[in-house]
Amino acid sequence: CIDKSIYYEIDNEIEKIASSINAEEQLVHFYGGIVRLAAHDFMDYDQNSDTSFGSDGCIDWNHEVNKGLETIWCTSCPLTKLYRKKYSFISKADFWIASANAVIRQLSKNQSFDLANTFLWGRKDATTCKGSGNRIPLATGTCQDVEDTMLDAMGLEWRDAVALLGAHTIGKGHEAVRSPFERHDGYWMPTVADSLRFDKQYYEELILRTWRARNSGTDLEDFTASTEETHEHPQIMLKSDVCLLYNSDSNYPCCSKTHRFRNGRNQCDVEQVLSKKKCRRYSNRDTRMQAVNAVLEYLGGSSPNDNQGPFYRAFNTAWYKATTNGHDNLKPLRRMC
Ligand code: HEM
Repeated sequence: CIDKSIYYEIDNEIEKIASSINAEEQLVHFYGGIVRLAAHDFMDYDQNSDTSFGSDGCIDWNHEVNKGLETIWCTSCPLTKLYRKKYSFISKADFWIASANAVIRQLSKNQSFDLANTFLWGRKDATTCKGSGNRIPLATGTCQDVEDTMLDAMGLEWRDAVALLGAHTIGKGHEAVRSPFERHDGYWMPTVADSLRFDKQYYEELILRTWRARNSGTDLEDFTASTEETHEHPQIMLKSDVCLLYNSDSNYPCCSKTHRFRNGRNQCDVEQVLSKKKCRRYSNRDTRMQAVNAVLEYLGGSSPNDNQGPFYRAFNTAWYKATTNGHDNLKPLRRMC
């Protein structure tokens, strides 16, 4: 049984661990990694398969899509230790979602975005989930992969997919260190502080910056922007982020805004000349205009504004669908267990 006091106690414990982390980059990864862990648990749901998976505390740890999560959930990881010490009476699946909810609340505007009202518990953990990693889009995935996973398999709408990917407003990608898999180095946000705020900035970055293809032709294809701000890492968007606004799958490598200059040089022409390859727009008849319209909606009005409402409401709906997929008989938080 999970009641409100247990739910908020978990929130409190996560805050305590976070406050013991001094290095900002590590804090970004601690917070971001928890949300990514819960997401990778639910992104393997396939409504069209006999083995449907979904949030079940099971992740394919050897699959490259999950690389990095072993530093969030491991024998010596603070989150795992917390679970083993105090919360192993609930399922890992429930615990990962409650922990992700805690992160989202703590990093939200005025710490006010509370997902407790839509939190349900009672998921059972699976001991194996063979093949689950193959259901999650790769780091170089396209909009077709987002569509296959989030719309066709998970049964979500484009507006849900766009809301969920807005979680890239926190956290970062990591360079490969002693890993057999190459990784995408960089932050989605221009500053480390921005990467510790769960807000609609992801959509603002998507629309305002000049995104140019990077690493094209390699296993690390993505986009980057020239950002003159604080962190030492590049600012990034994945192909599956940029394609929510531009039809970038259709003419990758491309650049989102081809008439912008910095220090006399076209911002598209840094690693390769892309100033003549503008990323295409979707036609009005394209179903992916639903994604574009969602991006515009979550901006919350004309810029600049601090209206987080449209994003938070859409995220709440999408998160609820994603975390409950494949389950019936889940229960809301009790007042007292
Ligand atoms: C098309 C689907 C997705 C793709 C291709 C994708 C890809 C990635 C990649 C490559 C990273 C960097 C990992 C690393 O190097 O450590 C990452 C990080 C992250 N992802 Fe996603 N992701 C997807 C969906 C989601 C969803 C649905 C959520 C949550 C709702 C999410 C939340 C995060 C967070 C918070 C991080 C930062 C992790 C950290 O700081 O360690 N992602 N994602």
